[in-house]
Amino acid sequence: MDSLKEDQSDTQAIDNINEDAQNISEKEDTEKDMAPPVGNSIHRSGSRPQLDLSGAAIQGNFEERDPTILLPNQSDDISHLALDIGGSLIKLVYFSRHEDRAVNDKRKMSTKERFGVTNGNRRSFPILGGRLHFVKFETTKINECLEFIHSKQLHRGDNDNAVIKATGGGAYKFADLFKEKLGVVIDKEDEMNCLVSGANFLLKAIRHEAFTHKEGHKEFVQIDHNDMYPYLLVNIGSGVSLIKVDGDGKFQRVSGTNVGGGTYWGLGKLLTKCKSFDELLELSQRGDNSSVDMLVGDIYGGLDYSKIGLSASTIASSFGKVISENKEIEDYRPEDISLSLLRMISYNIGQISYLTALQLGIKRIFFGGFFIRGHAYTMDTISFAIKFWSKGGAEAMFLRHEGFLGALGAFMSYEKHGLDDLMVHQLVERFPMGAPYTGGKIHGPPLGDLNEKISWMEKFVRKGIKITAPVPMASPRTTGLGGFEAPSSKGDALRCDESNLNVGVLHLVPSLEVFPLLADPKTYEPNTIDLADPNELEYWFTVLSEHLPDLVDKAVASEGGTDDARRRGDAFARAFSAHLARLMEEPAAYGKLGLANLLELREECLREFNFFDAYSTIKQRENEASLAVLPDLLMELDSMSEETRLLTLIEGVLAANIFDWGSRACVDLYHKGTIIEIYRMSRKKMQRPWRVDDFDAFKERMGFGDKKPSFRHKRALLFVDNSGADVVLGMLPLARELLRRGTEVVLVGNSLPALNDVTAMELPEIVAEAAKHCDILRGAAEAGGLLMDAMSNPQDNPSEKLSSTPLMVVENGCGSPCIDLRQVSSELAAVAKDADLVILEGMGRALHTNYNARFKCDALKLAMVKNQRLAEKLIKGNIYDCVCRYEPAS
Ligand SMILES: CC(C)(COP(=O)(O)O)[C@@H](O)C(=O)NCCC(=O)O
Ligand SMILES: [Mn+2]
Repeated sequence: MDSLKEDQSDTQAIDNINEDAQNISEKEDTEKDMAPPVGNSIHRSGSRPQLDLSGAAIQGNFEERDPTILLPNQSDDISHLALDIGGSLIKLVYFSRHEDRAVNDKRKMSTKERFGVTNGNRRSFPILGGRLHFVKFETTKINECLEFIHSKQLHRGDNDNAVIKATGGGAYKFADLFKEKLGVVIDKEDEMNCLVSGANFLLKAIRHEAFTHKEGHKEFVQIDHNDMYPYLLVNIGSGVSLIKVDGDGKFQRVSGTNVGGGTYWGLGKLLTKCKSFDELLELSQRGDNSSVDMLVGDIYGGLDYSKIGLSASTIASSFGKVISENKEIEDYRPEDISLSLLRMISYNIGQISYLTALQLGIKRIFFGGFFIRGHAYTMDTISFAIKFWSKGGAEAMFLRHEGFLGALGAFMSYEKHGLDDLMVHQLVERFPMGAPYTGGKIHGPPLGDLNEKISWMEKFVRKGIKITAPVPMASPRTTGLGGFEAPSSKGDALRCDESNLNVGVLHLVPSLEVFPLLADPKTYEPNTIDLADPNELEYWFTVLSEHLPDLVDKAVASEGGTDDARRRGDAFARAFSAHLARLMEEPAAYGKLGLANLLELREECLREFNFFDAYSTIKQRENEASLAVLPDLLMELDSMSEETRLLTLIEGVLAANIFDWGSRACVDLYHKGTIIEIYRMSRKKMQRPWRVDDFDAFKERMGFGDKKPSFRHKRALLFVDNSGADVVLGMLPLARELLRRGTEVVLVGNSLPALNDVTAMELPEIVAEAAKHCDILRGAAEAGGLLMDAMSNPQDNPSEKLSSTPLMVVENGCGSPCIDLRQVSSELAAVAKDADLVILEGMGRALHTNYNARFKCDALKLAMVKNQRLAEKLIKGNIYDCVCRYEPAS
């Protein structure tokens, strides 16, 4: 009977009700009258570590004798816009800088100054943080494109530069129009050059860029940056170019074929009377090529020609069946003609590509160009051809930003912006809600400001139009080539869409770094739950959908419950549901999907609709309630022996981790008692052994073993989780114990709010309050520079303060309940260099992510499992079971 759920009578039976605690009892209906949210003066936009970026610039300036980091207003060299003007689409890539948010954070500076926290492998940042946006227009609507550029003043750059880089035929065709309408000169860039530099940039800078496509399934391929070249880039436009790429700016067009996208479209138009390329392609998906193609079976009386390995369904001759039939063009279904044409051309390109790669000894083949344009069926057909001709030895790969290769390449051709230096961990892709999500059509630029976004969502609410992902198409029935029923689709999931033109905004955060204590960053995978498993996916989608109404209520209340907040709340719910629907349709639409990505997407969506901190009131109340009982807890702890205390402290962390507003079960529980009641009950239930229980090993490492000499860690990083009891009654007392033993402690908090997680901005205030009741915390917080504003007395002797072991606070660089340790703030990376103990706390940070992460130093993962399914799956246990996983340095 160690489930809290089974013991609710126990909760109600607690009669020793603390008055204060009862006053601050958490009840839904009291949430309307809320204090203004704490800390929302930071910033309200959606990028994750914007603060970090600013901090990095200031930090560098501050610490270095000869600073190399540029400040925001020093970035005159960045050019903002580049174009690829094709026959049907204009692709536009533009850069917007983060606003200048000079944060005069004396506390951080002081911490670093005193303890020499420097970033060992500091690099100078040739570019500043900002965002790369990808926008498309139909070429026929070039005026809309010009208006867009003008409205955003993208043609002016930073210093009124009047030159815009552009590639594609339209760079020539429309040069005069640009001059006339915008007063700018188009600087024409070679198309092939642009394609190659765009592809090189993407392969190096984006983690989930390249993928294979088989039977309707995307699978992302990890590209090793040190072993990328040579590769073959097959650009299928009207004609086909095969380009061998050997490095940056090093490439050669090695072959080509005149049978390409133009051939398909041209012949298709003649033979089917289709009006558009997309229509033709759509037709093919309902086609049966056996009515026009001569198959091996047609020649061999329905039999395979097994001696040479050809099955009866192999195409012996494209359109060959037509010869022997006395039919007119009208007698053939346009669908069948389109499919036959598509296969003929795709297989031919696949064959030429494979043979070329074979001849040149190239292992990797990437396909791109307008012929592909994200069409699932085309990709499947090409993949099948490559597999067939290589007898399974080679695979076709595609690029998620393929539609923007040329525009990106043109962007890269500006000198001095330094983008090509970017590393994978410095780019974060975000998917704001905007017009492109309406489906397979081009809808112009993404929605810019908040009002536009809300009214766009409202339009769909009012009209009752379901915002859907592009419509699923029926799969073709017959096959073309080879002995397998392939390329086949998974059910009806194959789509004809332009999803690969619906890419996200790339946030450039030069200050992000890989967490230096990861044992093996290359193999590190943050997500524990693999959403590639459809059952998992469905489960978590349901959990998040069901949580949505409650979250909207909290979010709206956090903004005062005004009409405007309600409007934004509705829009947020629509937007997030639309994202979920899109991902349900195509889980890999935004790159590889893990549970952490979903949880982060929810937070990003909230921020997109200006909800900065939905749980601010709850957090504040729980902090106050917990701080009120902290002195008693500390007294109780101090009366124990050191060994008992350590166990009680770990128990305390696990027990207090029950305060999680992201868990349905816990939220239900909160209605059954005050937080102090629940905390007490949770502590009472802490019987060992826990479901995962490495406490004894940890205790031994801490110097309580029989023979071991006493040992203390030099510096511990405590990744804290929730506000209230979790941090105040759980993690702070543990931090205090470490400090008492002489271990420096760094509290690592979120950069931005997520659920009821405590943020780095909020921590100093909490520590200051706690320090009022505790000398150890006070001395440490002073030594760590945390109490500078709150309590320090200028007459105090600074050297006295420094005699204490310091307690510091850093932000982690993210705004999610989970953490991807490949992308942390430079500040955290810097303090990590001297750390020899990492403590990860909470379900998000220690279970959903990082449960399997290995560290170069000792690591302790502490969490209460507040979800039945996760408990069963991960630890073969039950909800409210606990995890205390200790792993010595590896
Ligand atoms: C979002 C969370 C990871 C936060 O947990 P925490 O890190 O605070 O322990 C967790 O609440 C969660 O997985 N919630 C969804 C599952 C559920 O409602 O049961
Ligand atoms: Mn949390």
